[in-house]
Amino acid sequence: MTDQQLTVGQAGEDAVLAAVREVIDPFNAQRPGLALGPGDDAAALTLGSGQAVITTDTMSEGQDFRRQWWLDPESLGAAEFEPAEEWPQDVGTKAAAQNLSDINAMGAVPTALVVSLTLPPQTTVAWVANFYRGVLRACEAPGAGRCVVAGGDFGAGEAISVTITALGEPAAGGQLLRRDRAEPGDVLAVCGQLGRAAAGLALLERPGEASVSSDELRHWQDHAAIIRECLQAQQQPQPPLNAGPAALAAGASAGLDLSDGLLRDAGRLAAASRVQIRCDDAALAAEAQPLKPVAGILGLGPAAGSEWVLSGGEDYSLLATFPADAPLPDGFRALGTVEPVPADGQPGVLVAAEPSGTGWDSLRQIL
Ligand SMILES: Nc1ncnc2c1ncn2[C@@H]1O[C@H](COP(=O)(O)OP(=O)(O)OP(=O)(O)O)[C@@H](O)[C@H]1O
Ligand SMILES: Cc1ncc(C[n+]2csc(CCOP(=O)(O)O)c2C)c(N)n1
Ligand SMILES: [Mg+2]
Repeated sequence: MTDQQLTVGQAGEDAVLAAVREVIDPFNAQRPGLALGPGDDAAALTLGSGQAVITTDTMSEGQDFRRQWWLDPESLGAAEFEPAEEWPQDVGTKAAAQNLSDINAMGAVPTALVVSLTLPPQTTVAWVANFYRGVLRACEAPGAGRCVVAGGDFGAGEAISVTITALGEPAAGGQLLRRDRAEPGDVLAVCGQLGRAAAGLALLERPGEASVSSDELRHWQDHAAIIRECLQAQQQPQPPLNAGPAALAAGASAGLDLSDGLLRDAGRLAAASRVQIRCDDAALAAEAQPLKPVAGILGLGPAAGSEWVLSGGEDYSLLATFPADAPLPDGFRALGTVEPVPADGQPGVLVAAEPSGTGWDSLRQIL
């Protein structure tokens, strides 16, 4: 057994892979579908249908998470200040979840993940093993019961970076939930949270604070439930992985997952489908209402809740459009309607509130 306290720089690739295999092999063995698992030049999967659905997403330290988020400031300065398990597990869960969410958003079922990790040499073997435990935790979610970890790659670098590629296949029926098929007259609906991950990000990134301490959580105990929900949405998201196939089964015309903010992503659906989306302002206000205490704690006005709902990213909820006569599947809430583009207009999203943010852009630099 590889010494878990060694750094990856000391242990080397073969020993790190051996430690990872101890975590993933027993998990993979319980799931059918992996004809040849990690260990050869490539893996082989047994396909149930004629189509593979494939997506990839990268998450990097400093851009998508900070290790300080998992530090209780009380423990800063202590010799062993790194939370040994939560940090790597949460990074693994989030990296897997955002890929599983994209498979779900195609109305498909995830079958395999391929995991590429760039690691600073001082990262411990224990960190890597716990990261994979987090990846597997995401695959334990309802809807991901067939997903295995088929392989990956290790590289060294200055900051931690994770790229996961997810494979899936269309759910029963063989259709895909595309973003370019919404029709005027459809209802716009969402399954999963809105604005929680952005509120969690705002809590974690409070100016001058390294993270949210257990003391603060005690101090804010009246709002502990919503605070924990927001932190969890940001640090270990749980996308509704049955929602894509359920939406298709219910007759959904189009859909995508919300990674970059409701307005931005709904705008993508509107542009792809060449329609106008009119949001129901009362429905949006109801989504923002539970976030008001979080805005209060942060010293922000009540508009912050709406801003998180409209422009906050990383909720990994499923936004879909349904014909008006189709009953919404369990967990979906109506948010608006789909209209034709006016003769003098452009595809887009209409809301009463004018948001100040424009959603998330992975490349644009804020100068
Ligand atoms: N570097 C790239 N090379 C080729 N295609 C790309 C590249 N980056 C993005 N794309 C394609 O552009 C489309 C949109 O990419 P994006 O990452 O924004 O996906 P999304 O589903 O809209 O967002 P998210 O991945 O955050 O859920 C996808 O079909 C993706 O495959
Ligand atoms: C340190 C830090 N700064 C900012 C953010 C916010 N953030 C990062 S990626 C993303 C959208 C999805 O990205 P992609 O489209 O690349 O999948 C958002 C809203 C964060 N999580 N951590
Ligand atoms: Mg997506």
